Amino acid sequence: MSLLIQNGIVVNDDFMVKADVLIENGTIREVGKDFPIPENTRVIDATNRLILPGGIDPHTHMQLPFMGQVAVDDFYAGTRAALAGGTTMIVDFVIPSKDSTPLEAYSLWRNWADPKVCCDYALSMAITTWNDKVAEEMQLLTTPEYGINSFKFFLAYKNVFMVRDGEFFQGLKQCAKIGALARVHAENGDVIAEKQQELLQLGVTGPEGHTQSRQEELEAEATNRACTLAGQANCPLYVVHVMSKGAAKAIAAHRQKGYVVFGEPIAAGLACDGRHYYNEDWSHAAAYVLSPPLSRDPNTPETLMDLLSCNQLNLTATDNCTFTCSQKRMGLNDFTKIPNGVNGVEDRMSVVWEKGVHAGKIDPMRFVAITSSTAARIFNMYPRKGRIQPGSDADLVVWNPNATRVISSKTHHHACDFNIFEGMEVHGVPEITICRGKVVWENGELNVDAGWGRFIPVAPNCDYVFGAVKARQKHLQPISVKRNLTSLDNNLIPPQSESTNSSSLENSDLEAVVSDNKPGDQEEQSIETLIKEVAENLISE
Ligand SMILES: NC(=O)NCCC(=O)O
Ligand SMILES: [Zn+2]
Ligand SMILES: [Zn+2]
Repeated sequence: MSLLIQNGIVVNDDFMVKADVLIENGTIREVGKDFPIPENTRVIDATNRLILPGGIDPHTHMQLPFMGQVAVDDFYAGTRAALAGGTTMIVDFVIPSKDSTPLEAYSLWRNWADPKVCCDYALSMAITTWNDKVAEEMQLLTTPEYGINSFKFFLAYKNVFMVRDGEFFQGLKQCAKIGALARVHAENGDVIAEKQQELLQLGVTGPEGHTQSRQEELEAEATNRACTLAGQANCPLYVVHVMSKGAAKAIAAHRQKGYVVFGEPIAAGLACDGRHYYNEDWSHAAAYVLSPPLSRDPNTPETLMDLLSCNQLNLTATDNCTFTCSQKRMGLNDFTKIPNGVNGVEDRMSVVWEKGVHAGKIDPMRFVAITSSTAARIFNMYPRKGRIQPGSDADLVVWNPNATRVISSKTHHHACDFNIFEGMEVHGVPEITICRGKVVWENGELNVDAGWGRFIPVAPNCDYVFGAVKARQKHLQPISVKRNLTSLDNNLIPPQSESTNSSSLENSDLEAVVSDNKPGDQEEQSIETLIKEVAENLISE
């Protein structure tokens, strides 16, 4: 059966127009007016409504095994919640434990997700250890058979997921080589581990210890470091869950220098702040424990939205990783054992509308960009996803910008029993959600089938991500200066030892000297020193 959405305003990230949308076989067939309507077409009236591309949440952790628990939103509950909130696609993370390989973990995640997903999904792979096999598997994972085009590195969670800078740098270089986007959780894991112990020893055991052990500077420092290292590897970088002004500033500074860096704030960070950690109710405070923590500066949420509005930050996600209050109680006597993670996938669209469009900071087109189309572009699935035009997947939301609702755990579709946005009134309500042509959410009811969602393989070498990087690569070729050393003062050149088989260093050019250089050979090192000096002089001239 075909579907016609009439009389609404179609919103893409670059234009808004009053138009009808015809859907056939899961795909958008027509966008416009007065086109022929097939028989047996269901008509949806969208008068006074916007028709938006379905939301894409580029950062979720459904049923993640983490900190001794398993996130309670599995691929069924989590994707149902997504659809109820107007999100029609997620990008979830495969996170191999240190003793398994990326390929093993990939199969595990596919087996978990495929039978349960109610909306489409793609995968991003975390790299939690480094060796040649991991590098090889990264390459394999970018082939069409596996369909992965991004890899995430944790600079926190010491001894669990964290990689060291050297490993991270190798990973960045490999990403650049295979045309994959690098993603990073940026916090200084070593310092956090020490701070945690210090606080516990001082008797700070509650959730307030979480924020005190993870000072914002540690996020800013790691973000700056990650951007710097990505620049050195000439690798595009995507910073997940940007939670603080300092981290956002580091991203903006690198973007201003021309680095390809994307910054992703999450719904939690746009609507909540770190005062919750000091709530006297332990369960309340623990419910907000995620990493990096919510900012203790109450102005941060607004600043993050301001930066989204001017594209210094680029898209929104949720980091949806939910635990029940009883799971959180694992850390009752020790905040370092509280499972990290919060909800978001159901409420992100409304929260971003409220804080962005309703607050007067962005227009509906920018809303589409930061909730859907930029994710589609970055992960190389645009315009199949994130766009309302003929040929695109029919993932749509009929959005009522004037309606309001109050967020509550009593009415949400998550499997957890706490909602971090509890009591928040939001304007902007997803009244109908359509996922690949199927009406899955309507009149406050879900009509979904486990396994309806499809895995969407994504290809590497995305122009949106790599275009600028490739252009820059041309200007980053190592420079070698050919020069005739005979013109140099002979006194500066140490005499050749018997053992040097290079017949005449005076006649050699720089390349030959560099490639012949054997570490530990004192005489050749002094030549190297000399050449360095000459090169430095040339540069300073
Ligand atoms: N963010 C969080 O606290 N939990 C999920 C894992 C991660 O993304 O760091
Ligand atoms: Zn993270
Ligand atoms: Zn995450």
